[in-house]
Amino acid sequence: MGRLQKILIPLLGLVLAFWFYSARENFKPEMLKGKRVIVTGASTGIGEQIAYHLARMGSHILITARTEAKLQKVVRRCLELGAASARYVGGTMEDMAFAQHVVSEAQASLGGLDMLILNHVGASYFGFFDGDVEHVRKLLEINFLSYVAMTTAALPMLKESEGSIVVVSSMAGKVGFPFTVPYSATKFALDGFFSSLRQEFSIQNINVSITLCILGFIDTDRAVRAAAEVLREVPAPRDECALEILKGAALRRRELYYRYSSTRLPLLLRDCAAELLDYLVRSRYRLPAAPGTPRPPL
Ligand SMILES: NC(=O)C1=CN([C@@H]2O[C@H](COP(=O)(O)OP(=O)(O)OC[C@H]3O[C@@H](n4cnc5c(N)ncnc54)[C@H](OP(=O)(O)O)[C@@H]3O)[C@@H](O)[C@H]2O)C=CC1
Ligand SMILES: CC(C)CCC[C@@H](C)[C@H]1CC[C@H]2[C@@H]3C(=O)C=C4C[C@@H](O)CC[C@]4(C)[C@H]3CC[C@]12C
Repeated sequence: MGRLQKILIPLLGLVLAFWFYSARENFKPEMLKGKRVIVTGASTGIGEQIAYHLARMGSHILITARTEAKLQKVVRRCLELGAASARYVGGTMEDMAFAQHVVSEAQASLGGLDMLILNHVGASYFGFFDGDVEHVRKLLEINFLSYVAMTTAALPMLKESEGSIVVVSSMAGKVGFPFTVPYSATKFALDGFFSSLRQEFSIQNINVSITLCILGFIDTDRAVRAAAEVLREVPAPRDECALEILKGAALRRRELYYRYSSTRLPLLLRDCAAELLDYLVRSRYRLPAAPGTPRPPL
C-alpha cells in the first residue's frame, strides 16, 4: 500500500501539472480582433450580448434575426463600442433559403468568414407536451435544420479560414427536462449532428472547430418571463454567459458549460445515476399545475 502511494501520488501530480501547463491556453480579446463573425438571433438576449462583446474586441460583425428595428439598434451600438464593421440581414430561419442567404452576405460583404455563431431559437411553450406535431416540425426547422443549412453553406469559407462553428445549446439538449419537450428534441438533434460532424472533420483533417455550448438557466427576458416562477433556480447573467461562449469559441473547445456548477457537475451523474439526476432535475421545479391549465407563452 505504502509503495503504491509513493508511485501513484507523484504520478497524479505529474499528470495534473502536464494538463495545466500544456493544454490550457488563455483567452485574450485580441484573438477575435478583425475576425469576420456571423451571429444569429442577435436582436436580443444572449446573441445581442455576444455581438456587443465582439464589437469591443474589434471584430467584423454580421447579425441576423427577424425584427429589423431591433437589429438596427444593435448594429448602431456595436459601431459605438468599436466594431471593425457591423451590419445586419433581417429574415426568418423558417426559410432555409434565407439561412443560406445570410451566409452569402458574409461572402459578399466581408469576403469570407472566420466564425459562425448559431444561437437563434423559435418561440415554443414552457409546459406539458400538448401533442402538436406541426409545432415540433416547425421548431426542428428553425432550431435545427437552419443550423445545418447555414453550416453547409459556410463550410467552404470556414475551411479556407480554418475557422469555427459555435452551436448554442442547453442542458435540455443533454438531459430530459419537464416542460421543454419540443425544444429539447431540437437541442438533442444538434448534439447528434455536430458531434458526428466533428468526428468526420478530425478524420478528414478539416481544421474547423465545433464548440457545443451547454447552458443552464440564463436571465434573458423571454426565459425569465416563461420559467422564473416555476424554477427554483437563479438565472445566470446573459452578458457573462455571452463572454464565456466567445472564450470557449476562441480557444476552440469542443464543449463549453455555463454555469459550471449547474451544468457540468449534474451531468456527471447522467451515466452512472440517471434516475438520481432525473429526480434532482424535477426537484428544481415548483409543483406543476394539472394538465390543461393555461400556460404562459415562452
Ligand atoms: N435563456 C435561457 O435560459 C437559455 C437559453 N439557451 C439558448 O441560448 C440561445 C439564445 O437564447 P435567448 O437569448 O434566451 O433567446 P431569446 O428568445 O432572447 O432570443 C432569440 C433570438 O432568436 C431570434 N429568432 C426567434 N425566432 C426566429 C426565427 N424564426 N428566425 C430567425 N430568428 C429568430 C429572435 O429574434 P426575432 O424575434 O427578432 O426574430 C432573437 O434574436 C438559444 O439557442 C437558447 O436555446 C440555452 C439554455 C438556457
Ligand atoms: C440540474 C439543475 C441544477 C439545472 C437546472 C437548469 C434548468 C433550470 C435549465 C436548463 C435548460 C433551461 C431551459 C432552456 O434551455 C431554454 C429555455 C428557453 C427559454 O426561452 C425559456 C426557458 C428555458 C425553457 C430554460 C428553462 C431553464 C432550464 C430548464
